[in-house]
Amino acid sequence: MKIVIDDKIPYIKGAFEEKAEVIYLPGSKTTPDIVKDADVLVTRTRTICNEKLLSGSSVKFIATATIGFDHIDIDYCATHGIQWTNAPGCNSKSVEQYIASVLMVLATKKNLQLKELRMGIVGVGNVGKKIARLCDLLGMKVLLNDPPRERTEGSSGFVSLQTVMEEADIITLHVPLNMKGEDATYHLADEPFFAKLKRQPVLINSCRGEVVETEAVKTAIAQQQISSFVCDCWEHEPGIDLDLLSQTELATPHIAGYSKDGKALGTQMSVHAVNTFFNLGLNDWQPSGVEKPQNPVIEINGSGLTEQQILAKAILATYDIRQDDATFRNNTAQFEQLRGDYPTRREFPAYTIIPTKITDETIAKLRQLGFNIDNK
Ligand SMILES: NC(=O)C1=CN([C@@H]2O[C@H](COP(=O)(O)OP(=O)(O)OC[C@H]3O[C@@H](n4cnc5c(N)ncnc54)[C@H](O)[C@@H]3O)[C@@H](O)[C@H]2O)C=CC1
Ligand SMILES: O=C(O)C(=O)[C@H](O)COP(=O)(O)O
Repeated sequence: MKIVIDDKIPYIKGAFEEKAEVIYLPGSKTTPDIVKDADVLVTRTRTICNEKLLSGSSVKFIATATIGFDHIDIDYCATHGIQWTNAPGCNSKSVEQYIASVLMVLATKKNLQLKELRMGIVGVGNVGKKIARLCDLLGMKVLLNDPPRERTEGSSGFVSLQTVMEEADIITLHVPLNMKGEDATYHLADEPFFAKLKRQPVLINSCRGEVVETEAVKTAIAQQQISSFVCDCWEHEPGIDLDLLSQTELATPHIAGYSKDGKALGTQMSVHAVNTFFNLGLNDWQPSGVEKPQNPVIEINGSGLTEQQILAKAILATYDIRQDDATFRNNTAQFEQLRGDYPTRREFPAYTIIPTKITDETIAKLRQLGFNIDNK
């Protein structure tokens, strides 16, 4: 058996070596010639798994260590006997941490009381649900839009996109990139979308670049239909629109899901999927060597601080998006390299907070976010 693995998937080396010939390659170098006699591809978003790559190959199974799977031509796979899997939810907590950091940075910069604001969440799956819980915890009013879920679960708890456009102060997008069908999301945020916005919301795109139309969002910024654009995912990555970047409030190179925890889980889910498909006896395989946070203990003295300020201290001590934003703006041509060399980021449960003068209610919220609390 031959397995071709993207060489930027961490913690996977050694998993399959006793069972198969394993080749590690950059996604961009995974060519038809390389995959023609492969049985398995373990990929990321950078390998476009379509007819051009797969035609005439012996590939039977594709595991992508990502949530999104818009890089896989699922119709082609279905008609050519190729099974595939993604890693649902693997890095959803990482995206939650990214959004938490965005909210705290915006609140500090613009002097916002988050609990006075309405958050519109478009796409309420693994990521959107976590963002909803986060915003609820921050006291925000949450507007949930997810027509596919609404059709199967009923309308209770959901609102239309129109309501989000009219009522939200912040809109965050967490939909898959769908090019066709009634739930198509390609250019969901286009000129008519921006024209319908009522409250000059902040727009956050950390799902896929193609969900927001570049020219339309630039016009929306210029005409102040939105008050800010926060962007992690860009059209035509890595060749992004630098003019849009210069007008973006917080800009990052598609790293919202790049916590080490999320990466490790994506790897584990992919290895287990290949194991299940080929029955390799790797049921107990787990990633090892996940990097520890540099400063795993966070001391917070809550004296004189509001609850929002205490939560901001905790969140920003784990991940401050302003650092990624600055690095990106100074190295715009290095989009893929910044992703490949992304520094260690760990999610909230990797940290312990030592609280002083913090109420039980706020400590409960820190716990709900996933932090450990040292009460000594
Ligand atoms: N920037 C990053 O690093 C990351 C980006 N992503 C992106 O975020 C997307 C969402 O991730 P998950 O929540 O894990 O996916 P998911 O599949 O769990 O949830 C997606 C939700 O969107 C809903 N949806 C589909 N079409 C819709 C539409 N037209 N309008 C409103 N809702 C719609 C679905 O019903 C589903 O509930 C992924 O597909 C991926 O493209 C995910 C992880 C990391
Ligand atoms: O999981 C997803 O979907 C994402 O967007 C990932 O964060 C993308 O990671 P790469 O596969 O591009 O490394």
